[in-house]
Amino acid sequence: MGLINVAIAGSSGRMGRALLEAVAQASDMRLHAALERPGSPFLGRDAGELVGSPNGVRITDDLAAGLKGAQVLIDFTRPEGTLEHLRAAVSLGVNLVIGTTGFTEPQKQAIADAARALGIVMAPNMSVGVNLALKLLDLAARVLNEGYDVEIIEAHHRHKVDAPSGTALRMGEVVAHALGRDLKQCAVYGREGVTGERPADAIGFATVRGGDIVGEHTVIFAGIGERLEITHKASSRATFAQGALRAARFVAGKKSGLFDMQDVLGLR
Ligand SMILES: NC(=O)C1=CN([C@@H]2O[C@H](COP(=O)(O)OP(=O)(O)OC[C@H]3O[C@@H](n4cnc5c(N)ncnc54)[C@H](OP(=O)(O)O)[C@@H]3O)[C@@H](O)[C@H]2O)C=CC1
Ligand SMILES: O=C(O)C1=N[C@H](C(=O)O)C[C@H](O)C1
Repeated sequence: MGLINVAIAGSSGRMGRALLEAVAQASDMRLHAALERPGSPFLGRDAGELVGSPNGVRITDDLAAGLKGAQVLIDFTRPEGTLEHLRAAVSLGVNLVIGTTGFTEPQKQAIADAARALGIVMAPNMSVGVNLALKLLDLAARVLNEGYDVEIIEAHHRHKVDAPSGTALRMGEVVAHALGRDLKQCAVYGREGVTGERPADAIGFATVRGGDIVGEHTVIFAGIGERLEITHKASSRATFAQGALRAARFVAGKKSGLFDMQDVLGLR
């Protein structure tokens, strides 16, 4: 099989740079295009320069030119950017890996609709550890299904714009599903003042933002006389980038369908 032609959206961002490094080191991939939005100060710069090794690929805001000939677009941007890239990918038949978080329900539906014509992998967390943690959480919730209060705490760097994190929300969905609850009905996003006693079926979320924390998630099952905590700590964005590359390899040959990292990692 030939090299996989990969385009990267948001190429000057934190994840964009981690992806540029990962693609440069991948022997089965070639950087086809590095995209940024109109007005970005990085337009026209050599993308490789951002990670210390020039590669001749100029950062562009021309989606059509950048995506033409690409097999997979990897997108870690913002929901409105992803939706714009999705439209271009549909018209050019380029498969997608979406790592962006913070989508509304209608935006998620637009992505699901596009997956009838494209192969798409979308996951709020591409690390192997978090995806294994999702399986462990399913098991833990099924065993600790009565008398244990579920609370989810996440911590990220000061620049993160969405809360709770996409990963925390997915963890909540997995636990709620295993317990036969609807997260929309039982989620409690922060507490203040005289809150009253905790409802037994609540799934609570707490958010920490500060400094350069890459990403930490803890799910607590608090019972009487004992407490189980399942924690994942990311210490480098390379783990997300490597996961995104695994997703790109998985989706490169797909005709259509919406997948997540459980599919990519064979954890379904
Ligand atoms: N699934 C996973 O494993 C992970 C997911 N994420 C998610 O990825 C996303 C990006 O995170 P991070 O790299 O830290 O963010 P950054 O802000 O560092 O990077 C975002 C990039 O996207 C660009 N961008 C912003 N808005 C648009 C738009 N409307 N159209 C096109 N490009 C746009 C930014 O350009 P500019 O600088 O000009 O605004 C920037 O280059 C977040 O949603 C985050 O939660 C992060 C890590 C792991
Ligand atoms: O914004 C980030 O940085 C991260 N976002 C993802 C999320 O919202 O879950 C994943 C990771 O924790 C880093």
